[in-house]
Amino acid sequence: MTVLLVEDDASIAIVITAALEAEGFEVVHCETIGARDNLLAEHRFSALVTDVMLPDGDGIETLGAVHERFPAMPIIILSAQNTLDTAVRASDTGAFEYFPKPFDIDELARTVRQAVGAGAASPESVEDAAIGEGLPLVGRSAAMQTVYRMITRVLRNDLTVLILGESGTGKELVAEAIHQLGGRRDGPFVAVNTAAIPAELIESELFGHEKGAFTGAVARHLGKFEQAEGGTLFLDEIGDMPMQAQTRLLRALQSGSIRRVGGREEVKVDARIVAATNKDLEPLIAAGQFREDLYYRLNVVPITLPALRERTDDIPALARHFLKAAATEGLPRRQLSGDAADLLSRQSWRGNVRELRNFVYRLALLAREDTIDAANLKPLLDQMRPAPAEPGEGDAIDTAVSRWLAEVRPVSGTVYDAALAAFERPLFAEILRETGGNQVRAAQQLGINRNTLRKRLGELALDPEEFARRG
Ligand SMILES: Nc1ncnc2c1ncn2[C@@H]1O[C@H](COP(=O)(O)OP(=O)(O)OP(=O)(O)O)[C@@H](O)[C@H]1O
Repeated sequence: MTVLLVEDDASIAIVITAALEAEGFEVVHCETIGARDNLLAEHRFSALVTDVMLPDGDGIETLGAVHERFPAMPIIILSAQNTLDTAVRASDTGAFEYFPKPFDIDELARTVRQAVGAGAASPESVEDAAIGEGLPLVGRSAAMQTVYRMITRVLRNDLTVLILGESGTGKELVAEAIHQLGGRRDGPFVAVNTAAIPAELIESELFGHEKGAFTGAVARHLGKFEQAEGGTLFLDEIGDMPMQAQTRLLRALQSGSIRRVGGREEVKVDARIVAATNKDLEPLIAAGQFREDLYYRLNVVPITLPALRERTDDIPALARHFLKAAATEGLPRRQLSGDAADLLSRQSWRGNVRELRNFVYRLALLAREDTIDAANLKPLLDQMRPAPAEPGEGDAIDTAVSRWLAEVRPVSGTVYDAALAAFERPLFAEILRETGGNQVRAAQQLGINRNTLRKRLGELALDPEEFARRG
C-alpha cells in the first residue's frame, strides 16, 4: 500500500516517511501541488498525507476536487495552527483527518493505518464506542451518520466545537461523547448552562473570583475554566450569554488565559471548548446581541444535530432504547410491537428526543401489557399528548389579536413591542400562578434568565408575592 506524502519541509518529510514505513507503507514523496496532481493522475494511492502551505499555493483549496475524483482515498491534512479555519472548512468537503502541527508522529502513522484499513473512524465505531462508554448515541439514520462523522473528526484534536440544534436533540450528549472518546477523557468534563446563571454571577462562575472580590466572596473560588483544566468545558445555551460575559469569554479564548474576578494575575487555562445553542446565532449577531468575533471563535467546527422529524427512521430504535433504559431504572420491562413503533414514528416530536424519551418512560409506567402494540398505544398517546392543533384552533388568538389591535392600538411606540408586552403580562401571570410565585421555577419554565424575569416583572408591575399568597 502506497501513501502519497506532500510536504515541502524536507526534515519533516523524512520523519513522516520513516514512521509510515515502520507502519508497513510505501511512501511516495513530493513537494508541490503540481507534482501531487501529476502523481495522482498516474498512480493509485491508498492515502494522501498533505501539508497546507506549499511552494505553489495553498494545498487545501484544491483538496475538494481531489476528494471528488478519489472519494475512497482518505486525506490527512497537516497544518500549523494559523491555518485551522481553512483546514476545517476544507474538511467539510470530504472525509478528512486533520492534524495540527506539532503532532505526534506515531499517532499520525496509526491514523493513516486506521484510515486505510477497515476504518476505526467509521461512524459505527463511534456509536459502539459511545454505547460501550455508557454514552449511548442511538440512531443510524443518514442525518446521524453525518453527525458521527463530524465527531470522529474532532476526537484527535482540540478544535473548538459549536453544536447547533433544537432543544432536546442531544447536544449535551454529543458534547459528552466528544469528551469521553477524545484525548481528554481522563480530564474533567465541566458543563455550564450560561443561560441559567444570573448575569451578575456569570463571570465569577466562568473565571472564578478572589477572596473579597465582592460582598459574599469569602474565599477564593475557581471558575469553570479552571475546574475544566486538562478536560472539556461545555458552554451550553451560549446564545443567551450576556454581552459583557461574551467579551470576557472572547478574551479568554484568544489569550488562552483568564483573570479571576478581583484578581490581578493572568492564569493560563487549558480546556477544550465545546459550545452549544438552540438559537440561530446569525440573527442575534445582526441584532447586536451576540458578538460576531466570538461566533467565529466558537464556530471552528460546527456540528448540527437534526431535529427528530428529520430522522423519523431512528424513532423505533430510540423508543426501544428508552424502554430498556427505563427497565434498568426499575420501571416495568416492556416491548414495542412493529406497528406501535410505526405509530410513534408518525407523531410529531417537537421536543425532539427529550420529549420522546419522557413519553416512553411514562409509557413504560402506564401501559397494561408487556408488549405494547398500536391498539394499546393509541389511547395512551391521546391521553398523554395534546391532540395536534385542529384547523381553526388558532382562531381564539387571531380574534384576540385583531380586537386588541382595534381597541388598544398604542398611540405611541411600536405595535410590535406593545403587542409583545400585552401578551407577556398574562403569560407571566399564568406561569407565576402555576409555580406559586416561585421565580426560579417560573424562569425555568419560561426558559428565560431569572434576572430578565425579575426585571420584566418590575416593568410589567407584576408582583410574584401576590401569586405566592394566592397559590
Ligand atoms: N441520539 C440519542 N440517543 C439516545 N439518547 C438521546 C439521543 N439524543 C438525545 N438523547 C436523550 O435526550 C435527552 C435530551 O438530550 P440533551 O439534553 O443532550 O439535548 P440538548 O439538545 O442538549 O437539549 P437543550 O438544548 O434543551 O439543552 C437526554 O435525556 C438525552 O440522553
